[in-house]
Amino acid sequence: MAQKLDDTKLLFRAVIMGPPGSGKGTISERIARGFGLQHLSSGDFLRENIASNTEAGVLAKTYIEKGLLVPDHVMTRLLLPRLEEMTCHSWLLDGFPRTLAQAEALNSSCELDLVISLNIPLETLKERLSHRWIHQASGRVYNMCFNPPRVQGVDDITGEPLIQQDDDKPEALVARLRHYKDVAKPVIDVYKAKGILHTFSDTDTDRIWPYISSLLSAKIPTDIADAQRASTH
Ligand SMILES: Nc1nc2c(ncn2[C@@H]2O[C@H](COP(=O)(O)OP(=O)(O)O)[C@@H](O)[C@H]2O)c(=O)[nH]1
Ligand SMILES: Nc1ncnc2c1ncn2[C@@H]1O[C@H](COP(=O)(O)OP(=O)(O)O)[C@@H](O)[C@H]1O
Repeated sequence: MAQKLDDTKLLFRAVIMGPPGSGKGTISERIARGFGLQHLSSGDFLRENIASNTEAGVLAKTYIEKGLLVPDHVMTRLLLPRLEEMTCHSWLLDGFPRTLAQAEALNSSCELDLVISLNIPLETLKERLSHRWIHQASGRVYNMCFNPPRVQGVDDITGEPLIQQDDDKPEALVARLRHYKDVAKPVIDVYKAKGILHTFSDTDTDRIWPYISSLLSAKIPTDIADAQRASTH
């Protein structure tokens, strides 16, 4: 059940999991827009820290460039304080937790209502990531085939150039995909045992989305989604 804050307000806390390229960011955007949950992406958070040269950012960069996960203690120290600031918000966590240690740390700080797991074929992931370009400052994601920018190579909103992230380049990609499976399995098992895991499998985000949307419509009452949308915009 969603955690009760007071008589009129309910909080809803969800996690979206899936390998790199599975559509977490794309689906999170749709959930944030449609249901008003605050979207928190661990990848965006790391990129912000890298761009502003924080101590954690400098350290994280050395791992990300090699296609490796950032160590658990760095991730939990970055993410958990951010969640603690959001005690009055409903949120969707994208990309955290990725390991059992992270899931345990999250579990000791809050109770989750729902976990969405995306199960996408390997060939689809490789194909998508090789076409992924982002606007670094905002984290906006494009795909040269699926959702291209209006003008080739530039961000729709700012007109600034798009870049391909180092970890989407072929040498880092294969290591990332291999590693994901090994570390995610015990996390998925924990959420399955808690009865909050919902898995979606397909090659197309647009085919998965209606199922996720109806699941969330059933779990988040309309008046709460409206209140959340109003408080985030
Ligand atoms: N062709 C295709 N590309 C997609 C689909 N869904 C997402 N993408 C693109 O695939 C890439 C990875 O998606 P993203 O949401 O960033 O995945 P994440 O790594 O799990 O956060 C991005 O360039 C998306 O625009 C889809 O159904 N088909
Ligand atoms: N929870 C996490 N634990 C460890 N490393 C992480 C975590 N989240 C993100 N990272 C690092 O940041 C990189 C980019 O993350 P993200 O933007 O979520 O992209 P993707 O889902 O495409 O891997 C990851 O490949 C990983 O190196």
